[in-house]
Amino acid sequence: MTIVLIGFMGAGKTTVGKILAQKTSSKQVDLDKYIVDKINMPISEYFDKYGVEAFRTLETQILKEHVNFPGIVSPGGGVILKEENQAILRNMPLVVYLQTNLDELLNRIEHDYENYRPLIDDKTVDEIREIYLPRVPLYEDIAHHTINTTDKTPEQIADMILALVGD
Ligand SMILES: Nc1ncnc2c1ncn2[C@@H]1O[C@H](COP(=O)(O)OP(=O)(O)O)[C@@H](O)[C@H]1O
Ligand SMILES: O=C(O)C1=C[C@@H](OP(=O)(O)O)[C@@H](O)[C@H](O)C1
Ligand SMILES: [Mg+2]
Repeated sequence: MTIVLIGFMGAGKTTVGKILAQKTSSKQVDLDKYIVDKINMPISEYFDKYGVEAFRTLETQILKEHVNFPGIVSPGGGVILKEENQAILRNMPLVVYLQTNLDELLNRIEHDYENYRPLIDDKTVDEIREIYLPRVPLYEDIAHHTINTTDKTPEQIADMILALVGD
């Protein structure tokens, strides 16, 4: 079974995906990590060198390679932006939107010292809101299920996703 987790940066796609894979004894592929291993540089460096559009092209290519991945797929938050990706995601069996309010996302991202997120780490709250708001309807529209993560632990969220698939 392929389960895809979508949501804004900081929603927990990477973290929840890892727990979900452990709980289901399946594999997880984090598309950002996969890309980083492939390009052999951090995403921020790739953005600086080649630009966001080049990253998006790569992201689509990597998404396509994982449409039948037997496990948990954790893409980056921007995967829903391209129409081509939207069509791919709609055709996948289970897409779960990890919904989180912006204050909580900002708090998580601020305390996430392991990941530098080039699209938002040097932006003001208003600028980040401008990236966030137009994406929300896309996440909502593409997902088969939505889980509000705001006051929940990654463990609780993973259990809720398991309940969706009937364990
Ligand atoms: N439900 C949660 N509650 C509190 N912190 C969380 C939760 N989910 C993720 N985090 C933390 O938020 C940060 C971003 O999580 P991550 O899994 O990288 O998100 P994403 O892949 O969606 O950008 C990490 O530091 C992670 O530990
Ligand atoms: O939302 C986005 O546009 C991005 C999200 C990031 O992944 P996370 O959502 O896992 O942080 C990463 O793919 C890149 O920095 C761009
Ligand atoms: Mg991630």
